[in-house]
Amino acid sequence: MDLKSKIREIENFPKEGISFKDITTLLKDRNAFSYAVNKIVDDLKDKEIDYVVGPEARGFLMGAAVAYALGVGFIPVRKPGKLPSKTTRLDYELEYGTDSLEIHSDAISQGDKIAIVDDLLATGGTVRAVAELIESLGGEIAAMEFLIELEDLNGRDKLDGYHINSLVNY
Ligand SMILES: O=P(O)(O)OC[C@H]1O[C@H](OP(=O)(O)OP(=O)(O)O)[C@H](O)[C@@H]1O
Ligand SMILES: Nc1ncnc2[nH]cnc12
Repeated sequence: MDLKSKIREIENFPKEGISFKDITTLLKDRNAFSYAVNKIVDDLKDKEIDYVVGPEARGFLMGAAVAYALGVGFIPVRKPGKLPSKTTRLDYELEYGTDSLEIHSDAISQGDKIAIVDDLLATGGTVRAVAELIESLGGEIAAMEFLIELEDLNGRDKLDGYHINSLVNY
């Protein structure tokens, strides 16, 4: 399956100079969507994952599907002010701006084995923030899984020591 051919590239969105990787075209294609989810599940099968964590918003799309297919629960990480119970918060940098993320403080217990799933690895700022949130609650990051990796942005350099898997590289 040529997953790259299912991803639409939009130049200069949302800002001049950004080549936006639009996964809506892949998600709409049932064969491509299930192939991508199953590839990530294959990489996670032997890792005894307790939960998948996915960051808003596109991380929900891939993360919840992977969690369901793997047979584990899903934990959302959200932008500030969206989660209703007590939260733990962290600030982080994006390829195009800065943002903050929150997780429910009681969502993870000491020693839980976590797979972080997101649609895309760019600078690595988001996934590093998500990893820090999880680890601050006692969780262990068993894997970081991405549909897309933008290699020129060197996100992996920020993520030393973690198992990282991506399906489509630019
Ligand atoms: O590696 P990084 O440089 O941190 O970039 C990757 C992140 O950026 C995008 O999310 P975005 O914050 O645009 O939010 P969205 O999913 O709500 O569109 C993408 O879905 C990743 O989560
Ligand atoms: N180039 C890009 N395309 C889609 N999502 C992104 N998130 C960060 N950089 C991105």
